[in-house]
Amino acid sequence: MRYLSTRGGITPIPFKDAVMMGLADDGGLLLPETIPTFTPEELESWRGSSYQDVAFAIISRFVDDIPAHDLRQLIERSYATFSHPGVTPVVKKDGVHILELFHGVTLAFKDVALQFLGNLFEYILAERNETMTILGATSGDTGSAAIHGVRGKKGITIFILHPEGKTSPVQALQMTSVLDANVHNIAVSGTFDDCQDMVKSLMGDLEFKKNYSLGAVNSINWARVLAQVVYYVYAWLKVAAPGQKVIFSVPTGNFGDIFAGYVAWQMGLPVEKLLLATNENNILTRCITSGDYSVGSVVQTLSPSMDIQVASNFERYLFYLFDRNPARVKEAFAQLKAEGRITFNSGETARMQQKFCSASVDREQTLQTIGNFLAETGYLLDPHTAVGVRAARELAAGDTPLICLSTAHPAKFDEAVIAATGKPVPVPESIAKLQGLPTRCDRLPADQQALREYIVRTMTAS
Ligand SMILES: Cc1ncc(COP(=O)(O)O)c(C=O)c1O
Ligand SMILES: N[C@@H](CCOP(=O)(O)O)C(=O)O
Repeated sequence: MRYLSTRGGITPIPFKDAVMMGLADDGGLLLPETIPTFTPEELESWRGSSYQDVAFAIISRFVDDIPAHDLRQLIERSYATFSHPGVTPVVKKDGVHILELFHGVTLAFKDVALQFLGNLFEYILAERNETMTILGATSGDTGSAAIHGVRGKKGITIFILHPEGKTSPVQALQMTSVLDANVHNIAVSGTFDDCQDMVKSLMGDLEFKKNYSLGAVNSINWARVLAQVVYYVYAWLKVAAPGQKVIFSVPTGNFGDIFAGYVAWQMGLPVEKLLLATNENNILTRCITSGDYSVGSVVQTLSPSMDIQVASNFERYLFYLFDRNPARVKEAFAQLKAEGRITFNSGETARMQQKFCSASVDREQTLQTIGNFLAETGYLLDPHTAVGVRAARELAAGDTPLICLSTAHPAKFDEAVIAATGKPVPVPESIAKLQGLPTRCDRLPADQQALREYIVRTMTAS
């Protein structure tokens, strides 16, 4: 299996090189040359399998340069850190299947992929006798999951940028209370989009990328998306009858999670629709419902991890929407840069609507959903999950089983949850013990040159 770029500018490379390249060297995103498929019989044969077995069955189809035994070990080690034996269990509440993705070390769905990616990096670096410098942007969850995914691993230095004051206090603490010498948190005076731009543009400087062996932990890294494909298949196996289609409702920011659902569908998973739920940062909802992809300003909401305008992985989907034509992808991103929007023709918009439906959920609706769901079912939703549940209430009528992805534990967003319920949130031990810990974090303006100088200074001093 080899990997190509959405922008057509690289010679296809094997999986391990794709993991290390992160952002494609031509500025695009890496994708497998073909998406492998499974038959309905193969899918049925995985029923009752453990999460780890399903993970191996899926991931091994995309990886042919790691021996099966080693890949199995990487998977076993990654999911041994989860507190639930089912890794990503599904619970049914009020007719809704909630796919709980928050049983990892930092209590958000990012752990599912970042535990795996951390181990994968360690494996590849040891094999090649190399070191690397990870550069990542976070609106709150990727950062802590990445830091905990690579913590204690040899030969890795990590720089994580977050928008200053715009994550939840728990998210900030999960990152900045890690004082290991190779972990560098940077609070940027700007938005998540500024952080993501700084990361992408610095990675686009190929000389700098090479000199510092820069690697990516964001979902621009294909391995992130790949690991997330697994839980769509696993959840389907728990919920659906043979051949039965389901709807997945996915609270969306950077389009990585829902793109993993799209890949699962292309592989052969019976899916009726992917329901893309946004908060007030609703550029993707506007795009899917009316073809209007025009970038606005990032708005602060109750679901801060989704306070994103320009979603990285949308480019991966556009590659398929544009019939795998890199020239059309390049044209779209040139237009985005020049005009702050991408124009879709009516045929393209109609094709998006065959796969996706979408709704945007505001602050009041998020609060109501958390409050009502608790009152009706006794189950506490975090604000991101509430956005997905509320959007599904609006769009997913009928008998098709509905699976809502629960992307974070409510205790990470206690202010929003208390505002919705008027009750304190039960605090897991891993969060309680963060209170009062010393923290370390530097500040930078939203400026690529400032980041470059910071990295050079830090790496020279270490
Ligand atoms: C808790 C939570 N929910 C949902 C999302 C959206 O996921 P994605 O960016 O993959 O669309 C994020 C982060 O992006 C998140 O941290
Ligand atoms: N919500 C994310 C934003 C970055 O998304 P990623 O999936 O591309 O890493 C976060 O929590 O940082």
